[in-house]
Amino acid sequence: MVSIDVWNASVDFPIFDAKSRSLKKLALGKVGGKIGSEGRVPIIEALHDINISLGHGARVGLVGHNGAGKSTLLRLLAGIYEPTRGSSRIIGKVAPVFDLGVGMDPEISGYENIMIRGLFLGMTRKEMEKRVDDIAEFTELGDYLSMPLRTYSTGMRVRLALGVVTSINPEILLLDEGIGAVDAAFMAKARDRLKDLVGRSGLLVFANHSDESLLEFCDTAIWMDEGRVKMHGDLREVLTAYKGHDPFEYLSEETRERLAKSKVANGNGGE
Ligand SMILES: Nc1ncnc2c1ncn2[C@@H]1O[C@H](COP(=O)(O)OP(=O)(O)OP(=O)(O)O)[C@@H](O)[C@H]1O
Repeated sequence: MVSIDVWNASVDFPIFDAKSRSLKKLALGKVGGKIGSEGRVPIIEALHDINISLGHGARVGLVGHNGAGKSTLLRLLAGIYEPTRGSSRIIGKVAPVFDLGVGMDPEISGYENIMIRGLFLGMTRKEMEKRVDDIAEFTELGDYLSMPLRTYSTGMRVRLALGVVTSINPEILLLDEGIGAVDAAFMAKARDRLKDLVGRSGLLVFANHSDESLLEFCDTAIWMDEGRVKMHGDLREVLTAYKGHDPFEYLSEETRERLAKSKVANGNGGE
């Protein structure tokens, strides 16, 4: 059984090369974590006193303004950042999908990149060998898969990366919003694979600005504000409080129907 627990955790970033003049300007800004002024080295308090307990089947959306702490929280939940104060415990193998391009080498072929990216996400070579044909078909890249990655367009790279990411078997899946930033036509094709991926994962945390994506994949949400958890609860309630309106008001009839169907197909919590 997978789980993530975080107790009274804070994450600070000391900034050793900050300029004091630009710091004054920053103090007037509206985004980002608080900048501490004690001592000689300025410290950005990216996360402050976080308490979170997530168990098997959790499907959590992560929302908040720019600089609110979503990416830092995902890295804390992944075990990439240690808390500066407080503690955390992660039980399960984490697949952090923060940047589709990470782990890709421009000088080797698409096929080789499929293997490397899969290993990077915690799969074994054998597991990837079994999946490579299916991934190749999904990407529709044909002979390009034998060419070096540097010859690919941005969209072609995204196809390859999405093909690999959606083929893994994650115990804990942490998704940053970049994954939603692919073109609409390919996203429609990738949606079913993404849904299956989420269904296979024991625990999901998904940072995203799109109501539609959050409603599709999550049932609860955490609202981050200035490095703190402002609200944690039912997805629709959190989105309503965060956005100031019920997210369902702005969905098309077609989207509502699709969401209703996918919730039934996925069951509740993906157990
Ligand atoms: N490596 C770092 N070094 C210094 N400060 C950082 C670092 N990473 C994040 N921060 C600071 O931590 C705060 C939270 O940033 P974070 O990237 O977690 O926000 P976010 O909610 O993901 O924002 P966005 O929606 O803009 O991506 C910000 O004030 C940011 O300046």
